[in-house]
Amino acid sequence: MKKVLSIAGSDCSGGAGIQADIKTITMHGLYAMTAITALTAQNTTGVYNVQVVSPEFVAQQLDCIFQDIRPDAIKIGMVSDSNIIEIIAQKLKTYKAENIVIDPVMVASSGGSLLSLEAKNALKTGLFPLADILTPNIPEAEFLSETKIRTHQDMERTAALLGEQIKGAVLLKGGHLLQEADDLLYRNKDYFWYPGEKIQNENTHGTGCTLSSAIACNLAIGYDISESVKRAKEYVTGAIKAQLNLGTGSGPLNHMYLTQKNR
Ligand SMILES: Nc1ncnc2c1ncn2[C@@H]1O[C@H](COP(=O)(O)OP(=O)(O)O)[C@@H](O)[C@H]1O
Ligand SMILES: Cc1ncc(COP(=O)(O)OP(=O)(O)O)c(N)n1
Repeated sequence: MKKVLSIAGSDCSGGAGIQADIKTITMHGLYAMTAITALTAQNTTGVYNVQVVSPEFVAQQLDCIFQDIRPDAIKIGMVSDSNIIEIIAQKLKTYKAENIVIDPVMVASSGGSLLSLEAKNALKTGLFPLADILTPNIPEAEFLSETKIRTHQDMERTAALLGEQIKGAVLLKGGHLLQEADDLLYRNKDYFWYPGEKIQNENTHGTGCTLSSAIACNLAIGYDISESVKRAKEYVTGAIKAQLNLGTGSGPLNHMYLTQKNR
């Protein structure tokens, strides 16, 4: 069985972070492992508190994982502390980790900042060079590139700008666009669009986490980057469409939709 490691924060309400990743990996039929970087007190209405795990403890989790069960792919989500970012980069290099998907989580759609400004530079210099694929949403891409994105043309310009700074590919997610949910992959100086119809569903908490861990699953299985993105987008779209109306704010996705369909 292929193994996927999620290095991310915990979302106690189960919609995003580690919890979304475990659901996604499990629904792909793969074995999920986790290294928790932070605990958040959040729900569908917002992020209320964050407790960051010490860098030493993150390092110890990674040592325990890599020295025993080697992951076939890794998804990195919320890493809000520069010391943690440095430790993760160091461990990934030491263990020669492969198939690395980095979701540069900054804010939840329900509101609340998850990334300090100081961590931005550590991410750019320490972690991004290790990524096979980076998956910013529009506000994250704007923050990283210091540009504004309004149109598809802006998306292409920004994806190229970010892509030229790293070895891996950039998937610029379009879920924050008003009319459609078109994602753009920039890879080896080429653009690939993944068109998506905008589903009328307020409950999109954890879409980014789900997409990035689904990409990691497909890379672990052996698909290339573009096919992994295609399959991951199909998975997220299905989970948004399946509607799960939990909580009073932006609720979670329905990861059970594949099993429910077969019943
Ligand atoms: N309402 C929606 N309908 C269809 N797809 C969506 C919708 N919202 C987000 N997506 C898709 O979910 C994935 C995550 O995108 P996005 O919401 O932009 O990221 P994040 O969750 O990091 O903010 C992308 O593939 C995006 O196109
Ligand atoms: C612990 C934790 N990690 C990440 C997020 C953000 O989730 P994401 O899927 O990127 O974004 P939204 O779809 O919720 O905007 C989070 N909230 N908590």
